[in-house]
Amino acid sequence: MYLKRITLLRDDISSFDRYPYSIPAISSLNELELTKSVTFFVGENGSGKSTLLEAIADKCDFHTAGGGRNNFYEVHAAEASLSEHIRLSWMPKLTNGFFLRAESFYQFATHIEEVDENGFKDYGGRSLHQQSHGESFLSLFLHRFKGKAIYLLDEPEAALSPARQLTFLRIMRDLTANKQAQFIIATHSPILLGYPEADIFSFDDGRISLTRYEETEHYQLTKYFLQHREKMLAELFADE
Ligand SMILES: Nc1ncnc2c1ncn2[C@@H]1O[C@H](COP(=O)(O)OP(=O)(O)OP(=O)(O)O)[C@@H](O)[C@H]1O
Repeated sequence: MYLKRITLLRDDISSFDRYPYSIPAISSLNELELTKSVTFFVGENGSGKSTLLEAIADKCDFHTAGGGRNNFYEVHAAEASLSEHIRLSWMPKLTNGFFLRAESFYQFATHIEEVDENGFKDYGGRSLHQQSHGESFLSLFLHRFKGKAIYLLDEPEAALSPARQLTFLRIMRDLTANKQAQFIIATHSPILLGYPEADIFSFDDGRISLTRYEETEHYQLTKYFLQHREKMLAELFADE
């Protein structure tokens, strides 16, 4: 556990009418206390999870399109103005880590292809472009992620099969042993959210609040769908 608190410096914000401050979950944010090695951000599409995660990444000096502190490459970088108005409280301060952004991982892989001099040691011994999307994510988790570090992951499940998501849970378990690593993960995966002893922050209903696994829509909807698939589909496809 390294990052303990995220504070929105509300007094410095001149207007909450414009993006990103206009996002309801962000506009109502004061402080988020992080107490666990694994924290999830969950919520409907567009509720502000990536916006906050990216601001944290920017504040950590990680490349906001994905990477660590030493990854410099050109990509149409998303705006990161929220980072100007948040404060991160650390104990102790940490500089090692990685921001995974599924949508710009291809550009990150190209960057590694250009700069790597170690036979892709940090990526399982093969160029990330020669690995499938899911394989390349797992290689990153298995080989580059190590030691004391903070990992900010935006929808890591995007490339992972259900079985590989379980593998990822195990990797997280190993990396957080002895409180070595800290993860903050924006996800829609009911499998990843099932990680034990994690805090889950919901971005729904215009605020960021702690919630329980079984209370997330991801859990409830998936469970209901699996148990009542035919009924649900019949209702979904019914003519008006
Ligand atoms: N550059 C931008 N300018 C204006 N609005 C933006 C910009 N980027 C994102 N938004 C808006 O901000 C809101 C929050 O977006 P964000 O990407 O943080 O959502 P999210 O919770 O991560 O969603 P998802 O689950 O779909 O990834 C959305 O309504 C989005 O349309």
